[in-house]
Amino acid sequence: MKFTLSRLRPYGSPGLIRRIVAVYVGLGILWILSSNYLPRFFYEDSTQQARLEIVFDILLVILSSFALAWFVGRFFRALNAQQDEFYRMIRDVGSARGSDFFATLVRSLSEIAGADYAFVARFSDESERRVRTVAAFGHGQLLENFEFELEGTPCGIAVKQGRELVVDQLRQFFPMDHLAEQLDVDSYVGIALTDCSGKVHGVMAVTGKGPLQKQRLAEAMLELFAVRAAAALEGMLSREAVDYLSLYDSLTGLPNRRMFAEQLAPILVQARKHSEIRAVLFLDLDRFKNINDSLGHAIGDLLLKAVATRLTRSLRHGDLIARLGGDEFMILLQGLTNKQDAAKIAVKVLDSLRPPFKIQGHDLHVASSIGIAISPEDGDDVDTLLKNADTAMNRAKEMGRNNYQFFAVEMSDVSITRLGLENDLRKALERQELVLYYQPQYFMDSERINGVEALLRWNHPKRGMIPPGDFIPMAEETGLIVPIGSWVLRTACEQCMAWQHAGLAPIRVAVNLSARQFHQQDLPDVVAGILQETGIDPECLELEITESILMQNMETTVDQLVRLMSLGVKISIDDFGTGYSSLNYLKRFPLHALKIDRSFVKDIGEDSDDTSIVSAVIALAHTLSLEVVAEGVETEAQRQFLRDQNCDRYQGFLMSRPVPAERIREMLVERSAADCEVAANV
Ligand SMILES: Nc1nc2c(ncn2[C@@H]2O[C@@H]3COP(=O)(O)O[C@H]4[C@@H](O)[C@H](n5cnc6c(=O)[nH]c(N)nc65)O[C@@H]4COP(=O)(O)O[C@H]3[C@H]2O)c(=O)[nH]1
Repeated sequence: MKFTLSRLRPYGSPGLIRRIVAVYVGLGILWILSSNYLPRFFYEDSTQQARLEIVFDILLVILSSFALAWFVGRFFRALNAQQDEFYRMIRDVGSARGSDFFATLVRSLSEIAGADYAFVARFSDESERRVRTVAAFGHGQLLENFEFELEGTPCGIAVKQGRELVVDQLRQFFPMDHLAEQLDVDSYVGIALTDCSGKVHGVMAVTGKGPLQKQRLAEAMLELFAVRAAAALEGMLSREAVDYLSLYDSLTGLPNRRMFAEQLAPILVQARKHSEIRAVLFLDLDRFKNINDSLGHAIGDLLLKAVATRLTRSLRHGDLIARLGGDEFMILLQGLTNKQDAAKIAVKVLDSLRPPFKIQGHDLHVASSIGIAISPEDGDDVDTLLKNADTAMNRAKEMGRNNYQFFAVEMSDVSITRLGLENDLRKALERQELVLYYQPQYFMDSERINGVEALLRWNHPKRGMIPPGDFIPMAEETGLIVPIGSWVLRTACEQCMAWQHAGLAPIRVAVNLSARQFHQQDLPDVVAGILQETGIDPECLELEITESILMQNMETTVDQLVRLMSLGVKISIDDFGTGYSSLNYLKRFPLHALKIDRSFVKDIGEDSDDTSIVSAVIALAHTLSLEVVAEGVETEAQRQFLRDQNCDRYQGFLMSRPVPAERIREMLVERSAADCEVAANV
């Protein structure tokens, strides 16, 4: 009965050697006694007796030589046979590669040990309590892989101790070993598979009913191949990790584009055969970049994970969801009876993202734009469907975000024309097709124009007046925004001076700076040059940067702002409230004013959250000595509310849309005439 934590055990047990010596001594004594007494029994003559004794002695030598020769020959033959078998196996296993390696190893182990079963298993769960075989051999054939609990098994002990273990009467020592019971085995030799760094990756074992015929060889083989098997398991894990990374998104664990496309292709073929419809939804989070820029990538990542979870929950079993990268997700809907089913699910998906995400103390509001392409009508192959869903998603963004759009053929014309538009934009500056409109800003209490915001328009020769939202992103992507932005700055300053030269009182002009423009190293020099060339008072120039620009790379942003402020210009934060920056951060920047985004102003009186945000922003901005400008004021009620909250300035369609410079001149003239009238009447 053995249960040992063993190193390799030597050939020939002491008991066997004792038995061989005892037999030899017994036979030797019998022989000596016989050779002494038998000659006396046959002959009386002492010479004859002596001769017979010599014959006996010679016979003893001859017989024992034969016995020795037979014994030693048999011993060496057995050793050679084992050695041959051992080398054959080493060759077989040594030359096996890839997935063949484990299969060859378990087959050889089982054969050489004369064991009923041999297997190699690796951990199948993170807590390393279970293992799953990567190859198993039993009763002359490879078996299906199986999994078992390590607790209460010799494999469990081998893994825990990180070494080799030999067990006889297995089921007596391990009554809870269900695998041993199932396989009906009671002898075991196993070894932990430990790599060079000492990490255990799994276990390798042979086991059988009754004592193993060649246990010694089995032990040697296990020890010999343990390191290679551990390395192969490690390699297998790394390959799986690489495969996983090439097919899954490591952040959310969802399939990636490649995996999605691979899964989608056969589904589309099936759908074609059975004339069924499928829908692909392309989902892009609205303003995710703002969150990433203002709160950092760590929070952005947590948000993406939470979004992935909500999306998965909102879908049915059988629908596929993938993350394409960034804030883009792709969904395949199956089992639809008509197009409207896809629309209903798109609404469900939009709704699922509506409640705020609570992430590290922030309440993050996320909306998304969804493009829907239906197979087969919008394409029956993967590439076409994905492209068309993407196009529809872009349309959803253009339609004001937080909505879904079905693909329509005309949309692809739009993307083709985009290319043409890009080429046109390159020439727009030299062809003098860009124009500035100005929207007046008013003091809250006096209704006097206090300044204007310069807003860019593109007077396209064929398409007419194009709003900035339709070409500024393109200008930003292509870098054209830098020369365009400088032109806007110069033109706005020149215009401001032109009004003054026309005899009007100086007013402030606000100019938008895009992210790319703001991060140009030489921006302060460009602004300084324009101030000097146009002769405008720096106090009259207000530069508007968005909240998300402010939150990107804070140190360089502060540097750039300080350099701009030192020129004497004012700086305000545009679209405030959309970028999740904390008002606390604002203390760090040399700012002059905050502009409350028009999406909050729009909901004043209608959405209590937005109304309280507006009040809170005004109050807090004042405590930081910042002016507050409300944009997008469209109703008298909104203006009244803002006035009650002591907002400083406002602009909006209530007073005036953006208008050409000439109209502003007229408005300023009318205003000063009205002011004179009031003064005369007083
Ligand atoms: N619904 C509504 N809208 C109102 C109201 N009052 C003003 N608006 C619109 O709100 C936008 C205000 O500009 P913004 O927030 O700086 O947003 C601007 C700004 O971010 C960008 N932009 C415009 N001109 C320039 C420019 O010269 N350079 C850069 N970098 N961006 C510019 O394009 C955005 C859109 O400009 P616009 O289409 O001119 O749209 C303008 C204006 O027409 C209102 O009462 N109701």
